Amino acid sequence: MNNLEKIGFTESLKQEALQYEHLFAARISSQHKDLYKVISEHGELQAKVSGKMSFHTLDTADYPAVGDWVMIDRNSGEHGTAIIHHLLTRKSKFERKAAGTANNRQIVAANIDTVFICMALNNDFNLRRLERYLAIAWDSSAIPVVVLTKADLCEDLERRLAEVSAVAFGVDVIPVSLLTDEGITEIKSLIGEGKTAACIGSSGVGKSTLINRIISQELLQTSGIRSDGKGRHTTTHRQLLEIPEGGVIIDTPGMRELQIESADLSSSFTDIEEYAENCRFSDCKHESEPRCAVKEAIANGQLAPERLQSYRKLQRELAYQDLKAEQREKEKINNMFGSMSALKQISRENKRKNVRR
Ligand SMILES: Nc1nc2c(ncn2[C@@H]2O[C@H](COP(=O)(O)OP(=O)(O)OP(=O)(O)O)[C@@H](O)[C@H]2O)c(=O)[nH]1
Ligand SMILES: [Zn+2]
Repeated sequence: MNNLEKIGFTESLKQEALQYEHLFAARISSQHKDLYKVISEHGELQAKVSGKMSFHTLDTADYPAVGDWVMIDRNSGEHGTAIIHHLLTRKSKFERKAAGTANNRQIVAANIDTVFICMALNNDFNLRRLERYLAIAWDSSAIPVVVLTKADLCEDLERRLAEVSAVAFGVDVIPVSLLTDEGITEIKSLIGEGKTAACIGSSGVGKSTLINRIISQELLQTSGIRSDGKGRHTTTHRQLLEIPEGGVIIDTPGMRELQIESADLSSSFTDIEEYAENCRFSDCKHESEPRCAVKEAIANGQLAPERLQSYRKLQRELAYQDLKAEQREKEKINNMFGSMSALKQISRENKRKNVRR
């Protein structure tokens, strides 16, 4: 395995890269505004998007993000900042709306194979929130794994596990404790050479602690003697971290702030959508319609009523997001046309003046 393969350069990426004859493949390891750091075959170097690529990139989502594979014009850092010319096909992506734009999306991280959805087994435990994170994960094309952190603080793990399995169909669920090391072997078995992982979850659930545990034993030990109680010890600005045993883990601020914006409801609510197929009306809202299969499933105990509630809430939120995007688009158009008619008015007046002169 060469250096790039170790950090996720797959056969299909290699094939795709072949079409760019005099360029080199590299992976984005951090981004700060328009300045990137990339890992090439010969190490890390600075890089910028070429003027031409920037000119042709109309959608913010098509700009490189951490985890992306790109084609650059040089292979080592000795000759200054490298130029990024092309973006290779993404196999998965986490996105959010770009600030100040109507419908533009911004990629927070790309090409993640496994996403650890972290939820703590104390008062952070919230199945409805887990459903949201699952929806985000399904939407990204990365494979979700539920990591139940702080297992040492949980008194009835069995019950929690049953509750989680009921909302996370076919998803691995791993209870983890950074105090007892429970679950760490299982986590490590899911990462490794060529694989890319990432963590999402609320603040304070133990993402940093877990990541540090994955990337280095020593870092965890130093955290033990920290007395500020913050548990923060990432000194590097790199957002794509190499795991000593192979593979990488992505930790960007964007991944940490992920909110429910784009969600794939049908993958995370297959149960409801399956019942809904048997509703009498195809556009059934599962409220007071006759012969509603979803309501029936609730009545005979096959489906938890909270499940329908959170499905509805998510739908409302998504509808609201769409509405907001649509409104902003309309405002933009109005403003544009407003100023355009003003411009026309001015130019008409100017013409008139010219004729008079
Ligand atoms: N009891 C217990 N505490 C833990 C465990 N894992 C992490 N913690 C503690 O939980 C606190 C928060 O951990 P972090 O790793 O900083 O949480 P985070 O998810 O990275 O938080 P943000 O950076 O705010 O997103 C720290 O004080 C950790 O020491 C665990 O397995 N058991
Ligand atoms: Zn119905």
